[in-house]
Amino acid sequence: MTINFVKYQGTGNDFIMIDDREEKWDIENVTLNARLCDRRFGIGADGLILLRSHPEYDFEMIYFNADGKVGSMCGNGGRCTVKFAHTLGAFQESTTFWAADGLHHAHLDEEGKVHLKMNPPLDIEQGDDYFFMDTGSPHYVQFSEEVADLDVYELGKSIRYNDRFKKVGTNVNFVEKTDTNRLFVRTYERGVEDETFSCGTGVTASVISAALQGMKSPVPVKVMGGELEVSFTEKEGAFEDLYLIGPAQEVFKGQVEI
Ligand SMILES: N[C@H](CCC[C@H](N)C(=O)O)C(=O)O
Repeated sequence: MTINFVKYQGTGNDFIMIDDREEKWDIENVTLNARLCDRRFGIGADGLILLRSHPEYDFEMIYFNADGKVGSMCGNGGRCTVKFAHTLGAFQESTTFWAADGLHHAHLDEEGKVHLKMNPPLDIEQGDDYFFMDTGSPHYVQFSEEVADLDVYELGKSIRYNDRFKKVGTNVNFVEKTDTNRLFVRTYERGVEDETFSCGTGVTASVISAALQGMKSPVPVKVMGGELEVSFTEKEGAFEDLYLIGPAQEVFKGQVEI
């Protein structure tokens, strides 16, 4: 069978996007999803996303990690799916769609950047030298100096596979305050089991962690694959109107035999 796909990237976090409004994709086929994401034996991507119709909203996003398994929320994937849905005519200026963690609103600005509303962070835990929370996906956040020089793969892997996290896994973010109101974030991603060039839910968790230490909205964030921004309002420790903002681009279209 020949499948049409579109390759997208959002700040270097890259995805295979499939228009599955006819619901033909076998979401149980972990091996196929993983093979398509493989950078040597497949198309190559950090994840695979199905765009499906939804009875109440403009579309539904179903996200799989590069290991082929159904994932939790993906912020950059969400931004790319919004762009893809726009090319399919699923909405004009603003949209509401369904994802693993529920309802999301989004709109495109005049520069074509996607403003994706994230759900408020859940289960925020503050330890001696870390934060841990759920921004649609679980994120461990560690502040550090000289993040550019860290071995993110080895350090991230050691946290992701420690006794606490090895069963369910976690994403691990290394965060540097590079200015009074600016962050640099590098992320080890669960499900990819490597550093990726950017992680939207991870950047969101990093900004929330910085905000809990006094950082003000909006916060520009440098990632390996570009620049993101997170804006929010904070009322008595609760975060509302949380937006992940950044570019999302179609890279190429193709066909693959499965
Ligand atoms: N890259 C994604 C995160 C995917 C989360 C996934 N790696 C997991 O928690 O299993 C993002 O932009 O938010």
